[in-house]
Amino acid sequence: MNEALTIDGLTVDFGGFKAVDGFTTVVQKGELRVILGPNGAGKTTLMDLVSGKTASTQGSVHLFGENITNRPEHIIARHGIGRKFQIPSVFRDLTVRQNLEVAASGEPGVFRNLRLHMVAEDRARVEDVIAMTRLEPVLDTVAGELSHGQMQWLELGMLITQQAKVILLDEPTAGMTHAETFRTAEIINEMKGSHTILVVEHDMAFVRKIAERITVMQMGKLLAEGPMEKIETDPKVREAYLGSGGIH
Ligand SMILES: Nc1ncnc2c1ncn2[C@@H]1O[C@H](COP(=O)(O)OP(=O)(O)OP(=O)(O)O)[C@@H](O)[C@H]1O
Repeated sequence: MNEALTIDGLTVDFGGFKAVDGFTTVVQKGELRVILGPNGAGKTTLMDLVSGKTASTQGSVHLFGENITNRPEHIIARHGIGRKFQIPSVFRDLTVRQNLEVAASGEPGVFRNLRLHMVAEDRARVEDVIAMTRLEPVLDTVAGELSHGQMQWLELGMLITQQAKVILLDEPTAGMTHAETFRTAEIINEMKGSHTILVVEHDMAFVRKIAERITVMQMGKLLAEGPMEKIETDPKVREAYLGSGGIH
């Protein structure tokens, strides 16, 4: 099964206003999909519908063929939709390594002698994630003392450690310095192929560094979909961004 996330005719009607309106797309396994769109286009609401934070009024969402439409948020999370910021996943009083070990064990609350109980496979995954997220220098730092960027990478690392099947990232570089944004692009580029990721992002410099296939939303609907070159020259997209400074 190569279709990781299948969104079909998804709609939410807020008392007559459809923030997401008949939206359809298919995200393949291992794909990195960027969702663009002017302010109020419905990008965050789409993430809310997929993750179960908001219930849809029409349409469906399937995760690797399984119908997850309007299931409770924690059940959708258990099925493998990992959303950053959705559930506070970082324990501020634990070190970076301990946080990753908790994520690997899948049993928050079991902190003592955690490493002894970890199976080899989980331990290997934690090591992979440490390398991927560049968290090696701060492994023994308690999470509460991390910089903003490091905290974001730890949260991302925990989603990977938990083996989320599809990772949803809403503006992952918000509040980051230029250097942190650059590093985040590197991390996401390394995740390509082995993880399925949906990213909502406004920072076009960042999007250009990571983009493969792009979906543009406007007024809750799908406006355009394709590679960056095609999207940037699409007259419909240019028109949608008129007045907001354009895609740049
Ligand atoms: N619970 C709600 N009830 C009514 N309207 C809502 C609700 N949630 C979102 N909206 C409206 O739906 C529209 C889409 O909002 P959304 O936050 O999804 O857009 P967005 O594309 O993420 O925008 P931005 O890029 O500014 O974050 C907005 O007009 C918003 O005011």
